[in-house]
Amino acid sequence: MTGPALSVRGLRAGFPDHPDVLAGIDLEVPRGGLVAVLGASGGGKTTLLRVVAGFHPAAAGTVELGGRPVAGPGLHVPPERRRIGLVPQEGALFPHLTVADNVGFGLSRRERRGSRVAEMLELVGLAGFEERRPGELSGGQQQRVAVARALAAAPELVLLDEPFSALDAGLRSEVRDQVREALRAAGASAVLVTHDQQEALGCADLVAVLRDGRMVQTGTPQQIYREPADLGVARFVGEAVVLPGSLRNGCARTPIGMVPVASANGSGADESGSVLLRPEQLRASADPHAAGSATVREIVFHGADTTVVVELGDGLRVRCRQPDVPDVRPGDPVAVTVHGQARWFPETR
Ligand SMILES: Nc1ncnc2c1ncn2[C@@H]1O[C@H](COP(=O)(O)OP(=O)(O)OP(=O)(O)O)[C@@H](O)[C@H]1O
Repeated sequence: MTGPALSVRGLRAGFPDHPDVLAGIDLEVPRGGLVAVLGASGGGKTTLLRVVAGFHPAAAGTVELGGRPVAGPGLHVPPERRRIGLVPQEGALFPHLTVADNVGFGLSRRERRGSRVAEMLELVGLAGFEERRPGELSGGQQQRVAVARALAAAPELVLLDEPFSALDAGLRSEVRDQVREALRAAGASAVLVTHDQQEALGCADLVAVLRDGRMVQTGTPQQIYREPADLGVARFVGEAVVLPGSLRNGCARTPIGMVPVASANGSGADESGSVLLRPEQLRASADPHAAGSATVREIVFHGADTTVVVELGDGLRVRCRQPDVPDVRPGDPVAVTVHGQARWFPETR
């Protein structure tokens, strides 16, 4: 195979009553890479996977798998000839078949008799579970069997549709790590769609943010979190503290004081806009001189860290997320300090 595992260009697709669910999508999955498509519920993630898998027609644009065109003007390669492994939201295992038969379902009789099924179960940490039925497995184990089944036929690409959403929160991160490891060990290329930003940031090599039928930003998890393309992306991928400001020479004047700004063009003249910080960049500390300018409103202890909600003089509230538990109470005056640099978003006219 040559070229990226998946290349989607200018893809449009939808339904008679929603023709622009996908309104010109570009997406590339490097070979051996795991790309998360992050989007709000109803944003078209499942539709995208269905077009890539061949279950839904593309209205315009092209889809290539390993450099081979599978959808485009006048072309529609059927799903069974695309060599795609699918992991649906809830594993969708055959309840009457054993784990081994589920994993071997798409394989030839010869392959089923060989060692492939056992290898796949080993890969997902379920060696020895061959003879069990899906009903005798936990939700997380069922999802891992679904991943083993998707990987068994050595597909060109694995598509995972919110694969952890049915698992409870405690189990989710553990199963996610196991699945990511299995995909890596198999050298698989994969697309995972999710509306959960923790999941996207925590397990993908690249994150593509889908909004209004388009990819608004694609980058590493760090880039998406630290250098979001706009305030919408910033809010979608994590907690955002957005303050009004006026920028001059790389520093913004804000309600919490002067804040250094990353990669802003120093135009010399003052520019109005918004400063973006993450709560973990802010610290509140006792300061009697701050009376009237910043007051503690709430303190929430999380165990590993603490959130201090501070009201600024103009009524604006900011959340500081800090490793220490500051010696303050609601009503106390505090100073708010900034760690690191903020992002700057000029006012759009
Ligand atoms: N069969 C259908 N007929 C008409 N409209 C549909 C159909 N399936 C989905 N849609 C619409 O297309 C849009 C995108 O749906 P899709 O299932 O792709 O979103 P999603 O991002 O996967 O959502 P979720 O995260 O909730 O699963 C939605 O507005 C939905 O109502």
